[in-house]
Amino acid sequence: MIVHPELRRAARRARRPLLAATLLQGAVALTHLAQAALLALALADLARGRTERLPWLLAAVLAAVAARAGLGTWQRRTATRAGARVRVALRDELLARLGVLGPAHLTTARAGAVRTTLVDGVEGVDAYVSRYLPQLLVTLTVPPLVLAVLAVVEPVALLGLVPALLLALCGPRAWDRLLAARGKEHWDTYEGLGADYLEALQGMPALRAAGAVGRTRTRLEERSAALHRATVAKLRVSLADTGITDLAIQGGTAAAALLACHAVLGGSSTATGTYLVLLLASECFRPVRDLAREWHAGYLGVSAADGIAALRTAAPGVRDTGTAPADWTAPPELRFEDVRFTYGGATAPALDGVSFTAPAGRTTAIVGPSGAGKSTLLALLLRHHDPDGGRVLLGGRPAAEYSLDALRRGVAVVSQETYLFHATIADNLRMARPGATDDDLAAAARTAGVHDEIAALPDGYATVLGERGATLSGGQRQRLALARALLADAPVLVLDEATSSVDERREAGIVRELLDAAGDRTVLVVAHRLAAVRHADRIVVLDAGRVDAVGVHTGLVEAGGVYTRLVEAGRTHRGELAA
Ligand SMILES: Nc1ncnc2c1ncn2[C@@H]1O[C@H](COP(=O)(O)OP(=O)(O)OP(=O)(O)O)[C@@H](O)[C@H]1O
Repeated sequence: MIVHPELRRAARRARRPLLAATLLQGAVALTHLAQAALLALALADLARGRTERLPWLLAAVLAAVAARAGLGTWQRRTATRAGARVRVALRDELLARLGVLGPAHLTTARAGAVRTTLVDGVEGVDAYVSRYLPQLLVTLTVPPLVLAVLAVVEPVALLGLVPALLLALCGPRAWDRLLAARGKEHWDTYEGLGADYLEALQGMPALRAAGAVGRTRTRLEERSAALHRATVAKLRVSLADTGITDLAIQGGTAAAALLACHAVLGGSSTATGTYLVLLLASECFRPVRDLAREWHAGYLGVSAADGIAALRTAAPGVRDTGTAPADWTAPPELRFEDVRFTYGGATAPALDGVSFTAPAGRTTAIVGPSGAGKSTLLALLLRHHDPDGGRVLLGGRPAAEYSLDALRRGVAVVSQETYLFHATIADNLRMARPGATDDDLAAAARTAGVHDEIAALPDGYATVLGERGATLSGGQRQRLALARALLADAPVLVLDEATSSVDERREAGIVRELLDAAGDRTVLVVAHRLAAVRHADRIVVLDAGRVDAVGVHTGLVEAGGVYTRLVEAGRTHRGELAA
């Protein structure tokens, strides 16, 4: 019955509607009590053969029933509103947190597990907070009230009711620890299964290509079976809880009835008192029964509470303490000064004393063999991580001095992994600049080399894309992402293998157009295919986390070294392809 701190915190977001929902729930319980008391009086009158009060008593019973119907509806609406407020605020907070944590978080957490926490976990918290908590408060107040009434009317009944009530409320607490452990086990399995399914769906083309669909299905079936086992294990403990509660409720009601009958036989009780015991004893346990029902609805929230707390308090890889606004009057110079960085758990540094300058308003290319540290360099520029040593400066100011939001708005990125949403092409483009006109969209798309293809579609820019842009080719997706980055109009443009899916003949043209359109922006280009970067104002050659050389294409080719090997490798590769 100890409320998890994360759930208490969630409840505080809707304090007022929750209080109203609890009071209304209490009022509903009072209508039950009133109905029981009125029926007891009516039955006692009938037993005595007195009928003059009966119509009034029965009318009052009907009024209690009608009032309960009205109060019940009002209560459910209020509780639903409270739950919705909690749910929306919690999801907002978690999404904002994910934004702060950035992509680095997903190298340790699985997307499917995060989704399960955000969707199912938060739904569970809603049920717990809006349904279980009000019922818990009612359960802690109504039965003592009934006991107090019966203590006056028929004290002997308390001998049966009090122990039963204590057993119903405290007995299941003996299993709390076990229930928590089973709940965690169930939640972890549920989260894992969600993550596996999402991964399998997203990776279906790769699984097909590797002929691994069957194996994956078997693995998912095993996971489903594990979830079934975890659910049954949890249910077993829950059922033991429910069993004890039911036993206490039935036993307590029967004992109270027997004691009341015994009192009648002994002549120490009145008919009214006996009927009151018979009817109120069951009302005394109604909140306990309802609590058990709401527990099942809100249980997921308890299981998810740890995961939600972990996500909400996860420490970001970088601290967002900078305040500079990144509103450079002219495109900034980018400077890396003796930058060192080693990934957590890695033995060798990804970057080991990297220094170079990307001049303001110019295009700087970063090339190097696979694993040289190119992506890491960009990740440090965007502050997905902070360097272990050295500095990254934008416009002469360390990146950490800018607020993360400002920094990420000042740097537009197009990466190899483009993400397009299930929305129209225009909506996907306007994500970068909501106020962009149709002409702006067309101009950006033209520069990115995709306008003609969009215009040829029956619905043009109003064409709805499949999830992740599934209805487009890889090259079209990349060119749309390029257009989106151009629309963002950020003073720094980062192209990370941004044209790798575009065919080579087209690539050179697009890059040329792009660099023209980039105007005086500071552009950083990472590309494997050197044709895409040979015209860059400056080329930085990285190798094994170090700068091997800096120069322009012709100078670097003449100098030999890593760059020449890359050029040679590119030629051989093309030769192979042609063969
Ligand atoms: N999340 C990570 N955890 C541990 N090591 C990593 C991580 N990401 C990259 N590395 C390592 O850091 C080094 C640099 O990787 P990086 O991705 O920056 O290279 P890259 O030049 O971009 O390679 P590619 O051209 O293949 O994309 C590599 O040795 C890589 O294995």
